Amino acid sequence: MTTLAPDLLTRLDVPTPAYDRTAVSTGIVHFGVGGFHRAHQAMYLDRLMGEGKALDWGICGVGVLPSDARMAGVMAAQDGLYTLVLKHPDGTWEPRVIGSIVEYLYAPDDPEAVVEKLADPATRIVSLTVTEGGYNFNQVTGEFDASNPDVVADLAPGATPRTVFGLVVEGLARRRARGVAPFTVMSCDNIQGNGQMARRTFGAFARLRDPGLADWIDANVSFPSCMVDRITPVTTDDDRREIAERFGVEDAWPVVCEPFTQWVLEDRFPLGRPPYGDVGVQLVDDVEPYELMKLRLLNASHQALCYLGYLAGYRLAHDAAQDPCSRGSCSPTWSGRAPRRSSRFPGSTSTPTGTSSSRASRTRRSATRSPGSAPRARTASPSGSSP
Ligand SMILES: NC(=O)C1=CN([C@@H]2O[C@H](COP(=O)(O)OP(=O)(O)OC[C@H]3O[C@@H](n4cnc5c(N)ncnc54)[C@H](O)[C@@H]3O)[C@@H](O)[C@H]2O)C=CC1
Ligand SMILES: O=P(O)(O)OC[C@H]1O[C@](O)(CO)[C@@H](O)[C@@H]1O
Repeated sequence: MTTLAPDLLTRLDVPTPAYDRTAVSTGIVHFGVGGFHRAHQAMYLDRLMGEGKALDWGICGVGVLPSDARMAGVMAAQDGLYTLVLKHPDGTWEPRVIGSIVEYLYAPDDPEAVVEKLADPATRIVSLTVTEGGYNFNQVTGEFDASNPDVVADLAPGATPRTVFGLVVEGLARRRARGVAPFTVMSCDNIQGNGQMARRTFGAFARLRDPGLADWIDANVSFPSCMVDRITPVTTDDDRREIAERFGVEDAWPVVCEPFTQWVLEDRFPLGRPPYGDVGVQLVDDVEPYELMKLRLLNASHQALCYLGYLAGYRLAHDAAQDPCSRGSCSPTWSGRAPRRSSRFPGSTSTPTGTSSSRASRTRRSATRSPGSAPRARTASPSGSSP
C-alpha cells in the first residue's frame, strides 16, 4: 500500500502527473474545493499540464467554511494530490492521480494570505464551486441577502473578511488601489446564468461596501457563464477502501465520478485563460442554448426516470435505469426535444468526453453510480431537481 505523496508517486501503479509539479505556478484561485471541482475543472487542467501546457495556470484552492478544515488537512498531507476514479458501467474503475492543485489556503486560519493571493497579479481567474447556497441570494426575490450575519460582519468597517464575498471583494479592492487589472470571476456552479448570478451577488456585496468599488467592478470584471456536467457523488468510505484494494493507493480523499464530462464556457477572459479548447472544453459566445439543452434533455430525463421509477417501486435512480420500461421513458423526451446539431450551438468545436453516441447509454451510466450511500447520491425520489 502506498500513501499518496509526491515522493511516492513513482511507486504507484496508476497514471500520475507526468509533468514537473514544482514548475507549475498559480494562475487560478478556486473557492470550494470539493468533489466536483476535483472531478471537473482540476481534471481539465491536469490534462493540459500533461501536454506540457498551462503550467502557469496551477490552482490555489481556498476553503472558507469550518467544514473545509478537513480538506485543508488532506491537501497539506498529500501536497494537493488526489486520485480521480472514473466508474465505468461495466464495473471497470479508471484511476488517475491529478496534480493541478498546487496550493491550498484555509481562509479561517489566514484570511490575509487569501486576500494577498487574490491581489497577486499572477492570479488571473477566480473560480467558484461553492454550491447554489454559496451565492447567498433570496430564493424568492433572487436578491442578495444582506441580512446574513456573516455578510453583515464582513461589511463592518475594518472587518477581517470571512465570507467568499468579503475575501474576493477585498482582493479586488486591493488590485484597484494598486493599479492591477481585475481577475475574471468564473462560476462553475449549477445555476442557470451562473456568471450573471456571480456578477449580481458579488456586485451587491461590493455596492454595500463601497459604491465606487462596485462601479469599478461592474465596468471591469468579467463574469463568464458556463454549463458544467459530470455527476460526482460524495466519496464514501467504501470508495476509499476499494481504491486501496484495487490500486494499492492510500488516499484520504479520492474522488469518484462518471466517465462523461462536459464544460461549455463563455470565452470572456480579459487576462487570458488556459487553452481549455485543447482538452475538449467548448468555448462559446453564449452558453444559454447549452444550459437549456442540459435542463431539457438530461435533467428532464432524470426527472422522468425518477417519477416513473418511483411509481414502479424503485428507490434508487440506478435501479430504475436498469428497467427497460422506465429507461424507455427517456427516449421520447430526447427524440422530441433534441435539437439537431446546428447553428443553435455556435462555437461548438469540441465534444464532451466519455460520451457514447447514444444518449440512452449516457443515462444508464449516469444513473448507475452511487447507490444512495451518500447524501448527494441520486435517489428515485420525485422530489428536487437541480439544473
Ligand atoms: N457533484 C456534482 O455532481 C456536480 C456539482 N456541480 C456543482 O458543484 C457544486 C459543488 O458540488 P460538490 O463539489 O460535489 O460539493 P462538495 O460539498 O464536495 O463541495 C462544496 C464546496 O463548496 C464549499 N461551500 C459551500 N457553501 C459555501 C459558502 N457559503 N461559502 C464558501 N464555500 C462554500 C464547501 O465548503 C465545499 O468546499 C454543486 O453545488 C453544483 O453547483 C455541478 C455539476 C455536477
Ligand atoms: O446538485 P446535485 O443534485 O448533486 O446534482 C449535481 C448535478 O449533476 C448533474 O445531473 C450532472 O452534472 C447536474 O445536472 C446536477 O445538478
